[in-house]
Amino acid sequence: MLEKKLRRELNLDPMDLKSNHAAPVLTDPTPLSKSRLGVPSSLLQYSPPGAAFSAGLILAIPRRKAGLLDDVRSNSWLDAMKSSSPPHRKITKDVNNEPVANEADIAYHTWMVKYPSALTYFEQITNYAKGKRIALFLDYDGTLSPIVDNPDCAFMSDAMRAAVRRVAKHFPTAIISGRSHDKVYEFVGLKELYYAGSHGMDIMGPGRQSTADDHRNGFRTSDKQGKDVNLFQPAAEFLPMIGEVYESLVESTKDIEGAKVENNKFCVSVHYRNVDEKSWPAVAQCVHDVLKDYPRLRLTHGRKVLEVRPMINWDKGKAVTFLLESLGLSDCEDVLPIYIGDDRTDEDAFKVLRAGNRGYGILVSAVPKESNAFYSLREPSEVMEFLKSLVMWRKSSAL
Ligand SMILES: O=P(O)(O)OC[C@H]1O[C@H](O[C@H]2O[C@H](CO)[C@@H](O)[C@H](O)[C@H]2O)[C@H](O)[C@@H](O)[C@@H]1O
Repeated sequence: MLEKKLRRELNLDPMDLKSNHAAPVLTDPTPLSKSRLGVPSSLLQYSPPGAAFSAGLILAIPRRKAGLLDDVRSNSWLDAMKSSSPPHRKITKDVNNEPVANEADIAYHTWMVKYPSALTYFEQITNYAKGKRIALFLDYDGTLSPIVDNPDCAFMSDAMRAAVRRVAKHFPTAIISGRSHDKVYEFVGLKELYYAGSHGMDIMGPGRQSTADDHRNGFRTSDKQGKDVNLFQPAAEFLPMIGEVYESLVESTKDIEGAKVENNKFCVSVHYRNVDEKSWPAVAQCVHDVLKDYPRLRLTHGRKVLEVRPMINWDKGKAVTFLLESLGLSDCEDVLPIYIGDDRTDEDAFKVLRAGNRGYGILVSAVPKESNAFYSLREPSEVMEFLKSLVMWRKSSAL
């Protein structure tokens, strides 16, 4: 394998949790000060009387000097929009119609030196996992289902569903998605998993006594099957506001051909994948106009999508920590969390695992990009392979 050869030539040590990367790197091509919104500091501290909202969850984002409109005009939004999803891979063929390595392939294999394939290095992962309990966290779009033009049609294959079902028999498994909880549950349809929707702001976790009690926005309830669950919704008070923003964005983008607004319950996604690039500034402008009226909301970028969400200190990383606690698996030396995801919002989870040398992030990407993950997989089909390999390994190690 080219990647292994490169690793040998560069004399890189085999992976272990402590040695992969010296310094974490950021994936967002837009500097924080440009990609996030400036709001008066007085507003950052505001929470309405009686709001069930921990002070620690309010996100402190530094005030920016330039206005939002400057952001759109100065192209920082547009640059981020352009770089938000990789172009399709071009396959070059030789005279015999065989694929040949082109510059992009070489760049990808060089990148894999830093983010080795979790399939090629599967044995290394399982060696580290020996005697440990694996907890699995999976993103949905781009990880379990391929990226498609219509977000309503991002179905996962039956084969993938079967692989997820099997893996969940052996390891506690949670889906952490930007979609609404109900939507991602509808797509996946497996009741044996835990689900966190709205980028972790809508968690239905196991019904252990201790956890929800520790969080002011959590409560115990039962799910559709009557099972005890902990519901945790740290942005609950934003629900009416998100509803208003959704309505307003549907209205303001209705004349932009291809634009699609999705209500993800605690966040709103504005898709521009099917919008002509010439009209991207118009999409950005609509989002900008809404944000200026809602200083307690912020913008994040996903794959050809602008997302408007509450300005609270909660993300997929926090959701992983919460779920580990709920599962009784936090602060345990013998637990190995593995998180697989493809997008910028997954980086928050990769960071959490990397920060405490707690587990492995696996980035799903067909193009080189900086990440806090340890390993990589090229596409959802490789994710499925990896899940199947985990099951086979667990079965053989149980013999
Ligand atoms: O956290 P995830 O499960 O990865 O969800 C992130 C967003 O995924 C969806 O949008 C993306 O996938 C669509 C379907 O392939 C694609 O059309 C779109 O361009 C992508 O951005 C979903 O629609 C969003 O609501 C999620 O936030």
